[in-house]
Amino acid sequence: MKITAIRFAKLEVPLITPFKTAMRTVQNITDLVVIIETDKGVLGYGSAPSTPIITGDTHGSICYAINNVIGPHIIGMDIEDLNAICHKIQHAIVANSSAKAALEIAIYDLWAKRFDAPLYKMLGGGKPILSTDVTISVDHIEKMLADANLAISQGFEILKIKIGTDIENDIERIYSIHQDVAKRATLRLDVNQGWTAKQTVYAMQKLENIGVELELIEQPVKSNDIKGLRYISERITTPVMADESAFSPLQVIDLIRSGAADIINIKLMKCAGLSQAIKIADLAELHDIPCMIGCMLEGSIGVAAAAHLAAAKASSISLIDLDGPALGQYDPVVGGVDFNLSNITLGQGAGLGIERINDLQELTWPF
Ligand SMILES: C[C@H](N)C(=O)N[C@@H](CCC(=O)O)C(=O)O
Ligand SMILES: [Mg+2]
Repeated sequence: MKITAIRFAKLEVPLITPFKTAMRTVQNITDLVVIIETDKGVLGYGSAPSTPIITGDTHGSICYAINNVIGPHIIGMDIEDLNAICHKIQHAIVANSSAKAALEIAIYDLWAKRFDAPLYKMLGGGKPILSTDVTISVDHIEKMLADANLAISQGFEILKIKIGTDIENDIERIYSIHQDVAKRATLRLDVNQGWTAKQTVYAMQKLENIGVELELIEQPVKSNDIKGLRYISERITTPVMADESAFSPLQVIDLIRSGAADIINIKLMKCAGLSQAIKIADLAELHDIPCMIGCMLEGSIGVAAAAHLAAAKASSISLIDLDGPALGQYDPVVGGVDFNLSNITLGQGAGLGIERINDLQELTWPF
């Protein structure tokens, strides 16, 4: 089965409630869909959101990189040559992790379809059922408490609390949410780079000393502040997870060797796709470092690929933050992975199992 063409489309889904972090506020899930055509008429689907302040990638840059730079290297290749195709994708251009991730998702979808098996089985098998946390956006305390209680009433057992806008307000937010819901849910924090290392130690020691128990604290400091992450890890008892500091497998090796993080958040859009995510999961497992599988604010094509990976790499990926599709008002993707609040169920269709995508807006590049 040979790759013959690559085309693009846009998929937009309004959110149930605005998604707010220390870095950005978003109202819709907007994905660029990458569709790979083959000589057998089989299609492969991938997708990527635009996250310039996290990855540096926009939908324009993703289309350019795929259409003008990476695509010509893989057109004509046989889908059975998975490793050779991924090698071309990874080495055709530096950076551009979202473009590489979207392409690799579509390639792995086709590869599993070629062997008529669900992707997670091609990646080694596993349990096709996962449970995700849910994001509680940063907001005023009453709104965060209401959102946390609603999420618990919907069956979510783990809440990912977004903070990082103002240190004293953040301490108040964490304390109030902990007081209200800690007996009913596990709490994770995500600061999205909003604090300094000293502020983090101050806030966390204060919270730890008054008995606030948190599962982990994610990316408290700027992405390039590896010394800061280490400074924090040495001074607090709550485990520290690297997110925006952990893009590539090489960065993860450095983080682990320098003792800067206790947990690694793997996202396909950061690490440049499934081939690299597998490397990170394997090398973290070798070092006894647990991983989270995360997602951007993105929809169910890209997140389905992450779910298949998590199912197959359960020995390394023990924490799941794949709530993107559940935050949307509906899922336009029919077939494949079912995202129902905290419950993620992988289908048994070949590849990602996608049968149809509603509301797809075809794009012609350049647009
Ligand atoms: C959606 C997921 N729960 C999440 O919080 N992901 C990111 C932020 C994604 C974005 O801004 O698009 C994270 O920082 O973990
Ligand atoms: Mg994060």
